[in-house]
Amino acid sequence: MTSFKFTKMHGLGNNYIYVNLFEEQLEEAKLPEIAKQVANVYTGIGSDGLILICPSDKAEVKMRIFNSDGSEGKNCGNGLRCVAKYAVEHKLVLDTEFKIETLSGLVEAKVQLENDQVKLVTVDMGEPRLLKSQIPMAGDGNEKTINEKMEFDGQIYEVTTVSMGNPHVIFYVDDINQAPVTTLGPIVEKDERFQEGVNVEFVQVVSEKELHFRVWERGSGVTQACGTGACAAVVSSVLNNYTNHGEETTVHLAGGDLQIKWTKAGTVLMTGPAEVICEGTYYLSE
Ligand SMILES: N[C@H](CCC[C@H](N)C(=O)O)C(=O)O
Repeated sequence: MTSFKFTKMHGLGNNYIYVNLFEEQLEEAKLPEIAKQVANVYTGIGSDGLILICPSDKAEVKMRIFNSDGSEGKNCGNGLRCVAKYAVEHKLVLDTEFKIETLSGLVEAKVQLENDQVKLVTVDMGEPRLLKSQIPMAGDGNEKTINEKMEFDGQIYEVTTVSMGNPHVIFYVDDINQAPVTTLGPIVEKDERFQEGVNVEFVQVVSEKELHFRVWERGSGVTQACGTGACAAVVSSVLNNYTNHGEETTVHLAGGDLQIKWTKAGTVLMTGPAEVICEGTYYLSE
């Protein structure tokens, strides 16, 4: 019977099972199956997926993220804040500012401490990628997709696509509470024009400083929050002249708020909470 220690953490309700690979060992070939198992709320622990906190030769720590369907993502904003919290509180890093390696590159995390506890984390998520070839998606790879007509399920929508190291497509709606998250979301997620699938975001513009946001995540479905998605939504809103470049936007997600700024320097800063839910030992079923 294989078992391993885990910590369940969440960022605005986007919750994952975290395993510290500085101390535990998991078989590489079994990682997708382990992610599916621990995510299962009936026979596992219940989560949006699995996140591994790994040694790195490029940064203080490396994050790998697996969605609840077992697919490996290339970035995870809420996950990065929780990894930063874990790394500081378990003394994997000794600074309050440090780099984290992801499959889509290095990011810079900065934690805010209160009595040795990490409450808020700011992550510089790097520059958004806007070309179709970088999303990736079909079409002219040197072009961007900003407010472009695309047909899904027999209807024409105007969409914008942004990669934060993982792919996002943003739909603007008049009322976030009427957004077709569970009907249109799964159709778009698997649309063949997105070669690697896509995370699907619905955004209602409240003002030039506020957005309402809901998400159907690639590989996990509806989640309470998506950090990379919220960053993509802010970039998209600047590109569509709904919000201002270089100014902070409050993104209201189902699980709470993120403060996000697409800086004039070009990178996207995301600030939000990270919380520990529980710790334990998981017994893998064969
Ligand atoms: N479903 C995403 C990974 C998790 C991203 C999200 N939970 C976040 O906080 O950024 C993908 O496959 O690209």
